[in-house]
Amino acid sequence: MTQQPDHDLVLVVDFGAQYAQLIARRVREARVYSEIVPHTLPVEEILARKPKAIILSGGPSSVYAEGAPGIDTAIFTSGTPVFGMCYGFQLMASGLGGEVAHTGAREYGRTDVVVGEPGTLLADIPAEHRVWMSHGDSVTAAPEGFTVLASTASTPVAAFENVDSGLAGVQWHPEVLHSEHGQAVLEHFLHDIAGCRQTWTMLNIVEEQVERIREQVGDGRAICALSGGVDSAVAAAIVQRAIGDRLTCVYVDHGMMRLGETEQVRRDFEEVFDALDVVDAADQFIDALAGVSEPEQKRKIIGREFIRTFEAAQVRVFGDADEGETAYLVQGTLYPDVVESGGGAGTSNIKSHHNVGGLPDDLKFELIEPLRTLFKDEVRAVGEQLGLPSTMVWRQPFPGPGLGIRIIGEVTRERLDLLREADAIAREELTRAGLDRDIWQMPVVLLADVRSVGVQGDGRTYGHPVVIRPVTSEDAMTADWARLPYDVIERISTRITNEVAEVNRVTLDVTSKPPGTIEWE
Ligand SMILES: Nc1ncnc2c1ncn2[C@@H]1O[C@H](COP(=O)(O)OP(=O)(O)OP(=O)(O)O)[C@@H](O)[C@H]1O
Ligand SMILES: O=c1[nH]c(=O)c2[nH+]cn([C@@H]3O[C@H](COP(=O)(O)O)[C@@H](O)[C@H]3O)c2[nH]1
Ligand SMILES: NC(=O)CC[C@H](N)C(=O)O
Ligand SMILES: [Mg+2]
Repeated sequence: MTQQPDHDLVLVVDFGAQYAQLIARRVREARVYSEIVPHTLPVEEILARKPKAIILSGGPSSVYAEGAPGIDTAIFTSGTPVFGMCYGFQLMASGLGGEVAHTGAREYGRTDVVVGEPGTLLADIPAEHRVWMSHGDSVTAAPEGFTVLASTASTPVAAFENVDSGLAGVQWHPEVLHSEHGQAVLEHFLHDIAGCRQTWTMLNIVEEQVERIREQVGDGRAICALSGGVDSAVAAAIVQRAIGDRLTCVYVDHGMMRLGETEQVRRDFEEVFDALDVVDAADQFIDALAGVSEPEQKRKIIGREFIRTFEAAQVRVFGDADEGETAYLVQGTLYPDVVESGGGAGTSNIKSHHNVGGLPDDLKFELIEPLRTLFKDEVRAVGEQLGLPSTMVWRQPFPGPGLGIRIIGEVTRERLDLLREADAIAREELTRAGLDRDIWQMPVVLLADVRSVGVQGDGRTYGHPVVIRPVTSEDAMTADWARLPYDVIERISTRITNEVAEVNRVTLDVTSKPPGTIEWE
């Protein structure tokens, strides 16, 4: 993103934190514009961007370890306010003459913190509250001139500040929802210590992206990969604002969509986006997947076939490109797609989302991804502000590879038909129970290579099990299994086993994320 002249900027320096984007997102929630920079960016360059404040993130290293990422201590005397979280807090302590040690007192997860002296950072926050910790090192002495504000049973210095110098820090992670009053702590720093103005709103994201896309595309043309989901709908609406009818939306029916989905998307979207190109590519995708059961291989094949389909659509819609003309592809990529594909700073690959890690190496499109730094609930807020219909904004997520990653085993047309039927029943019952908004999503998974014995109509059956996986979530980064009412589960189970031939058993997935992911592949 480009700098916002009318807004104060907060830079989050990333030391390999798991949740750096979450910090930036919490800052935006406090109505201050924020971006992330890697810790390798020299301090002069950080300061040259004229941030109103700087946040040092957490990270996996130990400050005194050889090769641990550090920061030039000039950052603490530059006059720009700095806030340290966890590793960032330890860096501030050690950089200014305090002490950090490996005390053997480790805290992971829920921890009770006691506020001894609220100061400015912890003003009006209950003296005892619960926070989320994840550290093995501890600050054992605060630097001179700092006031120690809080402690825990095993960490004597859990928060400190030096308001005159604009410096403060906490050992815990105020950015995660499990930390009580985390947002208040962050806002005390941003508003009361650093004096950041509260001017940023989601609408600014739209304006800024529209401007940027106009510059990027000039008088060129773009196609948008539109799935029927909220992310691509919002991305398309933003790009349409920027380049008008030089945008064409392309929906791919890869044969792994749900029952009636293509017709529904066509109906709903033609009203909002005049030109919707619907491509029937079922044979192409299913043939390409023949004989493949390994999940990453499936994802890569699906990612590749998506791009081949968009290339063909580009030529069909716009004709052959002129010499040197750039082909643009809009995707509704969000930040969680990027992290899981291993695209964050130092994060590992969990699964290759088709639109990020699953893209082929010979990609010729220049990508336009206006939502790449955002989380789903932020995207929904943007969608509402853009006036998109609420059925579109609140639609449950559905993965790009579709039912293909919900068949555990090889994807075949017969298996897809089975799963489509079971999935339609489960979704119908969830809607009937009025639970669509309470449940984040509810994959139905076909264990295609597993069979179990049943008895139906006094006869033996040897059919497949399906798994239903209802989950609740805030942003898909973490999730919990949803406690669906028993009578809803019962109706789903009875109907699926009665109505779907070949399925004689329904099981319920009761795993949170982590350790399980939402989808099974
Ligand atoms: N069937 C499809 N046809 C065209 N593009 C698709 C299709 N499925 C996925 N995409 C592209 O891949 C992107 C990522 O898919 P993803 O499922 O994460 O987002 P979404 O479908 O827009 O929203 P949601 O997460 O709510 O389902 C989409 O934003 C879209 O650009
Ligand atoms: O567009 C997508 N392409 C993919 O390859 C993909 N894989 C998972 N998902 C969706 O992402 C969210 C997190 O899913 P996981 O916990 O299974 O990783 C959930 O909402 C999943 O449905 C995908 N979406
Ligand atoms: N989450 C963190 O930033 C951890 C900091 C440091 N690695 C520790 O264990 O103390
Ligand atoms: Mg989707």
